[in-house]
Amino acid sequence: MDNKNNTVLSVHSLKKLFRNGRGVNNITLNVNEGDIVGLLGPNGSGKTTAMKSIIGMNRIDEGEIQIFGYDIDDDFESAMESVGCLIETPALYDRMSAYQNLKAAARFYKYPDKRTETEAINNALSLVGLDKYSKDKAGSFSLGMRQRLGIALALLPRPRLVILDEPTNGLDIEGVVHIRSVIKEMSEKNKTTFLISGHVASELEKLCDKVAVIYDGRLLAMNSMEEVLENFPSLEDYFLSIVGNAKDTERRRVI
Ligand SMILES: Nc1ncnc2c1ncn2[C@@H]1O[C@H](COP(=O)(O)OP(=O)(O)OP(=O)(O)O)[C@@H](O)[C@H]1O
Repeated sequence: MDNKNNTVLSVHSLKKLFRNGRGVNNITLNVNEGDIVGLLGPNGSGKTTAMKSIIGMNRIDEGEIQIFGYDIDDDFESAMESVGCLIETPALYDRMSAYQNLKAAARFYKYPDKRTETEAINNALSLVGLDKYSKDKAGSFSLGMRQRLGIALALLPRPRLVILDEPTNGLDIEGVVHIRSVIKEMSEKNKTTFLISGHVASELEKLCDKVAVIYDGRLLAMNSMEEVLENFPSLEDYFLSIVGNAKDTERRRVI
């Protein structure tokens, strides 16, 4: 890791455009250890594309991505060793129980012995509030329960960086509050770092200590939540102002 400023994730001039010309362009952002960074943008703004690019699921056109100081092109394995992620919908084995789903994923992580593996699985289940349902088949789960299991899969390797794409999708109010408290506690106690996308400003306002606004494939601004709320009544107002300014600039450019 770059110890000078505890940078966990560094994205420099990321460009990933699909054949239709959509995607993300010129994204630069740094995420420091223990940060909870929200990537706020409307539908189709490029949140998933950016996240997939960061974890090597997209072949990028241009740019550099480093995780814990390792370039994902040069040393993908080291870069991803301490990363947990949930991008889009969780990939689950419907015929397996929640426990079995996690056990299947645990094969890829290096646990010193069976007991530690079992503890890690039970811990992940209890973190997301699924311990009571550990023996139930994933196929019988509601949307929110599937999402909780997806988050458990992301947290299973005890990651130091967690990337979550709209993690509260399908969660009920208690689920949202519960997952928020888990994320905050992991950040405060273990200095776990989070990059979390969403399009609901009020949710990210409560959860994140920094926010990056993405719109039409471009990163328009990045700021601490403290500074945002010092200058605007809410994150939603900040978002609307930033996007409004970008639209005005674009309009002037076209005229
Ligand atoms: N595989 C693909 N092929 C072509 N275009 C794509 C592909 N994936 C994404 N796009 C386009 O890239 C843009 C960004 O999409 P992306 O899924 O990253 O947005 P998002 O911010 O995650 O949206 P949402 O909030 O709806 O999930 C959109 O215009 C989308 O249509």
